[in-house]
Parts: sequence; C-alpha cells; structure tokens
Amino acid sequence: MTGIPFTKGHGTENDFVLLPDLDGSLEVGAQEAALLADRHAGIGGDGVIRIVPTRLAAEDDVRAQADEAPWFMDYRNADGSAAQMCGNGTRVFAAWLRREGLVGAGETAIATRAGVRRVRFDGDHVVTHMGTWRLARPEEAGDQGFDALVHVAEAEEINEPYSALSLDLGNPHTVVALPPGISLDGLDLTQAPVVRPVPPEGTNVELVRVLGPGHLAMRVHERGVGETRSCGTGVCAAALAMGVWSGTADESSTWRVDVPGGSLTVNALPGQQVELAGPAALVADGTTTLLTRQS
Ligand SMILES: N[C@@H](CCC[C@H](N)C(=O)O)C(=O)O
Repeated sequence: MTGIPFTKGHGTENDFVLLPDLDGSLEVGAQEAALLADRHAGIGGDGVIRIVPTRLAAEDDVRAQADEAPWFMDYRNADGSAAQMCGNGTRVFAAWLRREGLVGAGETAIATRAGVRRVRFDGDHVVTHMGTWRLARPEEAGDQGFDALVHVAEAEEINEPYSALSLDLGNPHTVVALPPGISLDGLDLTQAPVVRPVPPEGTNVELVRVLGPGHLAMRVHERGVGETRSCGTGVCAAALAMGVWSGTADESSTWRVDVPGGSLTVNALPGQQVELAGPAALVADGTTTLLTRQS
C-alpha cells in the first residue's frame, strides 16, 4: 500500500482526520495539519488527530502521562494550531483504538495536552470524563457572573455586545446566553466574534439559547477553525455556565445540548467535574500522499 493510512471520523459532525502513528515516524506540524484539514486541497476536517504512543510524544508534560495513558491524542485545529483538548475528538479517538483492538471494552485513559482523560463505552455512545473545569477569570466575574463582552455579527445589525463568561475546560471558552428575542439561527458566525478583554490564547465562543429545563441549543465559533457543527468542550462550557449563572454549579445536573450536528449529553458533577456523552463515527479509511514518514 502506498501513502500514509488515515481514517475519517466525526462526533456529532465535528469531523477529524485521524492519523495512526504507531512508531512515531510521522511529522504532523502546523503546515501538514492545515493541508490535511483543507476541504479543497486536502482530506478535509475541523481538526487533525495523530494517534501516537504517549512515550513517543515530543512534549515532556505529555510523555509524563505515559504510565497512566498509553495513547496520546495529538490534536491540531484546521488552521494547524495545536489545541490542549477536543471533547468530540476523545470519543472518535477511543472508537478508533477500540476498532483496532488497541484497547478493550472497559475504561481507557487518553493522554492530551490538558492531561489524562478517561473514556468509557456505553452502547452506541462514548462517555468522556472531561476533568476539572474552572472559571478562567473568577476575580473578574461580577455579581451577575459575567467577565467578558462578545460582539457577534447578526443578520439584522445590532451593535450591542453580549455579556459572557470565560471557562477553562483545558482549552479556553467564552459562553454567551442569548437574550430573548435574539435568534440563534440569525447569527453570522462566518466572522469570529469579537471578545473583550482579548483572551491571551484566543477562545472558542459558544452562543447558547435555553430551550427548557436541562435543555440548551448552541452554535459555536471554534478557535483555529471557524463555525463547526459541534464542539464537545464547548457544550460542557455552555452547560457549566448555566450552573454558574443559576448558582447551582456545585450540584449534579444533566443537560442535553443540541448543536447543528446532533445532540450531546453533559453531566455536571460536584467538585467541578464534568462528563460528556455522545456518538462517535468512523466513516472512511484510506491512504494519503500529503504526508511522508521520517526516515
Ligand atoms: N471541537 C473540539 C475543540 C477543538 C479545539 C478548539 N478549537 C481549541 O482550539 O481550543 C471539541 O470537541 O472540544
């Protein structure tokens, strides 16, 4: 077989190019990832995930996870930038490891740039323990629980910025609860929302509408990608922000979050813990000549 093997997969239509690199011989830097993710000149995806033994990772803090988590999810956004975490990616990554017989049906641990994430299989769904979340700037969240302003272009020009909350799920998020009367469908996410203060590492921006008790609708503009049809860390941030705003962040709660690509379930747990559950699909296998192996 010529070319480098890849698998295409998605989690609620947040789609990824998976590159198995079992001996650490692939070089997938920013340029290579951006080309692979290109929907015209490459394979196409919101992100690129290299699947590599953790002990072969370049970063010291990732290699330090090797005893606990043998496989590293080396995630890059479509623009080639490396990100700390990808919630939907963890499910697709685990589904690939299981299909290939590299992990069993029990709980498995995955190394990420944000630390180890534990994943379990539950019928058609994969459940990821997303670790400990935190407010990004607790000292700046006022009585109303907001610490940022976000301006989003809208179908009908409204120049008021929205109040928002910044959360850290291993990667950065800014959650906006849309006020009544503002249509989620009417937002123009072809341009990045403008966030103030400017987050030092950039941010993913979640626009959220409450549909009912424990039920949200969300659209997202992802850092390093643009609008995507789903974001796993983003739906967790959205549900957790609701808990912060209602003063129930320390209690267990379950949320269904509808995104353009499907629905995900978020379980908020005491102690700033959170789980994400949803589907993972592996839809194509092939080879690519866009990469070569290091000799
Ligand atoms: N889609 C992902 C998040 C991917 C990384 C993000 N764009 C970032 O740069 O932080 C998810 O499912 O969490």
